[in-house]
Amino acid sequence: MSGEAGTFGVSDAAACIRVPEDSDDKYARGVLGVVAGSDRYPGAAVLAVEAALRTGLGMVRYLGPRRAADLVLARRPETVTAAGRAQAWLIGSGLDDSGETDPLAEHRVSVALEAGAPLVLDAGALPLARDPRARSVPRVLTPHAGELARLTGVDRATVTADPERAVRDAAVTLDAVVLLKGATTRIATPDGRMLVVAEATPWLATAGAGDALAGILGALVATHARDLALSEIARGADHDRLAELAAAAAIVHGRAALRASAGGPLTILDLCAAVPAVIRGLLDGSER
Ligand SMILES: NC(=O)C1=CN([C@@H]2O[C@H](COP(=O)(O)OP(=O)(O)OC[C@H]3O[C@@H](n4cnc5c(N)ncnc54)[C@H](O)[C@@H]3O)[C@@H](O)[C@H]2O)[C@@H](O)CC1
Ligand SMILES: Nc1ncnc2c1ncn2[C@@H]1O[C@H](COP(=O)(O)OP(=O)(O)O)[C@@H](O)[C@H]1O
Repeated sequence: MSGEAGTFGVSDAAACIRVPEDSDDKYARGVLGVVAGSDRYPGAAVLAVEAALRTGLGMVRYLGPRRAADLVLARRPETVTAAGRAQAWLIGSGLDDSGETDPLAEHRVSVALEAGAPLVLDAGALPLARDPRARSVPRVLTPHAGELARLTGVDRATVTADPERAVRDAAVTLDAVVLLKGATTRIATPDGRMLVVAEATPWLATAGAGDALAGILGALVATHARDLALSEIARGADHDRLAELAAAAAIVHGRAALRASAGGPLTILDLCAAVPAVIRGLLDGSER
């Protein structure tokens, strides 16, 4: 599909919520692996895990440095910090971008990259879109304008002057679904499909908002991993599905921000706390 930007509304987002069934156990619902946070940015790990759990899934498996893991567990003791399988991996929010080499951090990233599961690549993990280990699985990237500029070698002004073109070009060049953050969120697939979501509030322009979006999207991908065929033949369908999940994440995130804000300032934990009500509203039709 290509051409005009597609509209993606609340009923489309509702169709992206997987409701648990009697036959489900925690593994069948979907496990999200999270490789996020660092000694430099431990809070990003807390926010991504919190957002994922609030979105609803079977389990979050968190791999990160001791301090970040302790903070994650203090906030969410249901998080599992032992290595193991996951249906999807979120990598990158709050990873150390100082350029210093940390073999343990590199090992955690390798575990996630080599799992053969769908990937959400955020912040410090965006350059991994070019890693051969990431190229064989469905993946969605979540840059803001500055990150997209760095990733594609253009300047930030070029991205902000024509964000639709910038995100479209990036999706083709990187052969990945790309979600470009901003007041308007744009999602492009390598096949030329474009979804646009403008649900949020400028009160959302606050540190950590992107980490929460990554967690919400990670949970949606983990709970739909079984729908993603992971085959070359189904590549286009996987891209379309990932783009829809990304747009649904932007709607849930934006509407949770609106609830948390109610016309005033918000904190990211308040946004996360509003996520379950948004999802209930999408499912019962009260969220319009
Ligand atoms: N609580 C946390 O741990 C948080 C961690 N975060 C993580 O932090 C990492 C870097 O994210 P960014 O989006 O900041 O990366 P950017 O690449 O946009 O910014 C990098 C650096 O640019 C400088 N900069 C840019 N604009 C500036 C301005 N207007 N005023 C002052 N300095 C400015 C700052 O030194 C900043 O550290 C990511 O891994 C992200 O996930 C952020 O999400 C914020 C919250
Ligand atoms: N002016 C704005 N209006 C609405 N949403 C915004 C605005 N500015 C940023 N956002 C949203 O807030 C989030 C910011 O993400 P990001 O830049 O990665 O922040 P951080 O790195 O601090 O987590 C994105 O989801 C983006 O779409």
